Amino acid sequence: MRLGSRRSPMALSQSGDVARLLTERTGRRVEIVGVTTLGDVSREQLTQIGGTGVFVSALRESLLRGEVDFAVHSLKDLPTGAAEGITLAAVPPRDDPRDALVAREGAKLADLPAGARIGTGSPRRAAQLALLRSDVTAVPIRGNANTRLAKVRDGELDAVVLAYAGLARIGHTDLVSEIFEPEDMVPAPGQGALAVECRTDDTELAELLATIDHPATRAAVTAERSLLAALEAGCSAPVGGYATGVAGTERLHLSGVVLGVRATSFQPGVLDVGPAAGRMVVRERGEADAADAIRLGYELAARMLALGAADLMRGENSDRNDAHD
Ligand SMILES: NCc1[nH]cc(CCC(=O)O)c1CC(=O)O
Repeated sequence: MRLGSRRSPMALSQSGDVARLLTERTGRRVEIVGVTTLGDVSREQLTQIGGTGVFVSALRESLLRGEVDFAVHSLKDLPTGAAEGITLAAVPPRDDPRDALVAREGAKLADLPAGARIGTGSPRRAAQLALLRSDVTAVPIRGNANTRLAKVRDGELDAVVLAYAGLARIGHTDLVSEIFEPEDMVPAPGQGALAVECRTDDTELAELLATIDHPATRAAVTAERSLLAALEAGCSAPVGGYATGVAGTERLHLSGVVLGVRATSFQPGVLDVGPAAGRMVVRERGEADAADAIRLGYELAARMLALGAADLMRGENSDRNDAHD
């Protein structure tokens, strides 16, 4: 079976994990085929070359042309809309969904100097950093995780924020100085999870791939992406969304956050101030049966929009435009 993967170290590592898991479960041999995507070659700001999906479309085209049998993506990078002729055949067990800080000498966010420069291309991370420490500056950066880590090592930046799961996949959790709890920095919808896609008409393969599906992860990311899709339709502010199963039940808990760009000038500790005009953060939580994951996401979005999420900002909204991994 030919597995289509992006060529970054992170992508090849996660594709290798999926290949091993599949071989374990099905006894079938998997060959990894590297595919170069527009997101990997373009020097333009990702937002200028079409935003979401730049990492994903080349793999999907290669799938539809029959050059590969299935593809593995970071689930966080998938656009929320369905793709014609393509099925999400499996969502394997999720890795750590949290964001992590990498700074020299193990410095945590609180230890960084006043006015520290922290690299991230994600408005979601930039705004939440500002809420945690209003004096730091988020510096937009591009390039894959290794390139970003080098900017900290070389002193060009005081720190970077990256997904812990991505750092684990490239073998660099040793560089992590702080892991942000989801309450302090709500992860991007789908962060830490993988998507395994095949052609919709390839039902035999879809059945094989389903052996590595993890229903609890699928339910959680379904709720997160439903929240994101409904918010994307109503506003274009940075969005965090994170769902977990409620222990011992078939219930799902979902937290959402929408941030204003002016969160950078907002004071920490003044977050949940109600639906007052001009506030920079809308946070909501909800719970439902896991079977109702889609509805849980859009109902939470509706409440957030009613609380003013749509007014928070216009512009760039997603992690999917960030990092070449
Ligand atoms: N948009 C890039 C991207 N897509 C997935 C990951 C990390 C791994 C993951 O979330 O599964 C990253 C890099 C990052 O956010 O640090």
